[in-house]
Amino acid sequence: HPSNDAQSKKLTGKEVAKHNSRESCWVIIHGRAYDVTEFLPEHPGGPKIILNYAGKDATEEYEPIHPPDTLEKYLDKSKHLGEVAMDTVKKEQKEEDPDEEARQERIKRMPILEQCYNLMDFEAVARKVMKKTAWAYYSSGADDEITMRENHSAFHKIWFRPRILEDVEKVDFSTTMLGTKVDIPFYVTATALGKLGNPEGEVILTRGAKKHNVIQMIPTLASCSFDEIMDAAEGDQVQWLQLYVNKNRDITKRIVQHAEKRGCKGLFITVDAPQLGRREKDMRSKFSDVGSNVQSTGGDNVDRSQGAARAISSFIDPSLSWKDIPWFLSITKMPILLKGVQRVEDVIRAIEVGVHGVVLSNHGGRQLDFARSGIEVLAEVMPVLRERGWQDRIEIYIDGGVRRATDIIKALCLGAKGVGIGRPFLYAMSTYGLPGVDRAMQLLKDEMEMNMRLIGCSSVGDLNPTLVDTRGLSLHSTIVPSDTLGLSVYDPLIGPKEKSI
Ligand SMILES: Cc1cc2c(cc1C)[n+](S(=O)(=O)[O-])c1c(=O)[nH]c(=O)nc-1n2C[C@H](O)[C@H](O)[C@H](O)COP(=O)(O)O
Repeated sequence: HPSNDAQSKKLTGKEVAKHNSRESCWVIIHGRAYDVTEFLPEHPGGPKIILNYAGKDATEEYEPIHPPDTLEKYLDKSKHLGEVAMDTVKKEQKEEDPDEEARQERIKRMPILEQCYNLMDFEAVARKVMKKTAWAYYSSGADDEITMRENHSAFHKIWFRPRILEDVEKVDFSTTMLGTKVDIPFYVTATALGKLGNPEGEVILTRGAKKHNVIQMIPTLASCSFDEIMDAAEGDQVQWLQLYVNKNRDITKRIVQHAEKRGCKGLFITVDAPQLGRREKDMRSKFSDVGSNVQSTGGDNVDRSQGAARAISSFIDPSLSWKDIPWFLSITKMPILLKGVQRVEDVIRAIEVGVHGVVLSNHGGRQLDFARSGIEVLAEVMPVLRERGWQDRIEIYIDGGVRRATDIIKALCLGAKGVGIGRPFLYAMSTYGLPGVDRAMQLLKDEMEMNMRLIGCSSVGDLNPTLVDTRGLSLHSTIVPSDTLGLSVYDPLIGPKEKSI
């Protein structure tokens, strides 16, 4: 390693370039050199993706996947070699990314933002303009994607029983979530790797959430660092933390207590992903960025087609269980909610163990295929809680497939406090940036105002189970009204069409 005085002197590109093998592997990130030789076998994305950049500047590939403070956090200081005189670094001939160039072209041919009239329109545009790997990652569900589609079609099995002759001149659909007043009962849920869709990443969602006074749930696997996302918040803007529990509980404790110190107002522990699901579109797109590899098996001959998800999630602890909850309650004062609860027995257990809420969710259909939709589980849970007089003991949220304000209203009629929305805001961000997220949220507010009036309610407090007919909800083979919009954007298979199976 360069001696200390060498560290004060800038390293040259030539010096770094000499360390371009498995035996001695240095990379440049943001103008600083790092010795990652010993880290190679531990890298979640496998050694090969790093070796592609051994002795070179890896910043561009590194950016979309890693929060900026990753090296600070996870690479021993002794491996931080110092600054590199970037004018001495041979510019990597960045072959034009045909995807990217074509993407820019496609965006120019897309409808203008004002022609997006609903959340599905953003998905239709995203499907046409996003980079393959990004679209594959965001749009994929597990296995045959039955649950991913069920999440959306489940809402089509619920019908309204609207009231009439109610004074709905003034409609107020604001509410509170974990004590925070919000304009409309949805929050931006945690979705990983925001920079795959937009180079600015999750901070765009932060700004959109601020503009519409809704809450953002910050993902553990965000592209932006946690602090970047917190710093992007303004004034008293409220954010929550979504937590994947690390096998190393010290890391988890540090993340949780840092989040609390930074002012996070809720901790959502993801409990439906002891292992990330098999998202074949993601795999098929041969995610080529960092992380396209299962990492626990190490070695080079590992199947690289595991896509982004598998690659970035090796740290998640599959041994997490109910017995860990008291420890979480002891390390933070933030309200703790379990995200990914899928049956009433576990809601009862969550109440008994003392958490403050649950999100009835199947992870957007990205985990266990044939898991039921959040709205169907909600319809199972609330009558049982009401029977016990427990309906107000905790706050209950659902997510998955919410694309219309009528979906939000159905969830609230059945007893949810609010809903999480994922993909639509990713697609809005990945196509039109912040203006897209802003418009998507405004469209939901406009729909909400209209539909509250049409159902005969002037506030969320008026919404109740008598306003919906859920008899068709548990029939999974029932005919639902043909979902033209949803079907028109659904992408059954990603990959070179001409070569697809
Ligand atoms: C679309 C999407 C969802 C992810 C997501 C990434 C994407 C691209 N990721 S994942 O990489 O691990 O699967 C997360 C995540 O980091 N943590 C989590 O709790 N939920 C994750 N979810 C699930 C998300 O929080 C909601 O449960 C789901 O998105 C709701 O469904 P809709 O997308 O249909 O609104």
